[in-house]
Amino acid sequence: MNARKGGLVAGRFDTEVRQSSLVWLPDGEEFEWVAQRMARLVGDANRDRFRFVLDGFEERTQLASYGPGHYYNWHIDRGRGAVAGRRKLTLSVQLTDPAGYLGGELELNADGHPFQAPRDQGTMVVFAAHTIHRVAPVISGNRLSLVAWVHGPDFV
Ligand SMILES: O=C(O)CCC(=O)C(=O)O
Ligand SMILES: [Fe+2]
Repeated sequence: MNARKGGLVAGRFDTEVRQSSLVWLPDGEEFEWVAQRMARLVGDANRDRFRFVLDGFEERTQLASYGPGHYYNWHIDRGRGAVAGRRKLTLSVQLTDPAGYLGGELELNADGHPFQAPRDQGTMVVFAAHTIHRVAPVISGNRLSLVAWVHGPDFV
């Protein structure tokens, strides 16, 4: 793996790493039900699996759109900044019917064996924010995802 391409070089955000378009969901009542549903599911996942100390969502939810040729190369979401450095869980909701695009797999590599996340529409994938992952290039169609992070104090 190429660390530069993988986006592991601090503070860089360039098109070698990512091509997609994104918007941030606004605060407010309209999307409150989405936030609540995500919070409930991630709470369950954390209780069952991760058992991380968490203290909430500190960033807006991201709606990303990947068209043909778009991708997000291997990277981790836990960064160095005041907020990104507190990311502990990543969650990604598959918004698009899998029949609507080719390619665009969300892949995780927690242990040396890449794993393809389920594509089923409505699935929420939860993983540790320090897990290396990518979105493979979309070949045709369009993939939409909702991505949010849950934050908490340092692992010690
Ligand atoms: O689109 C996705 O499912 C994941 C995107 C991603 O890795 C990110 O925004 O950090
Ligand atoms: Fe990511």
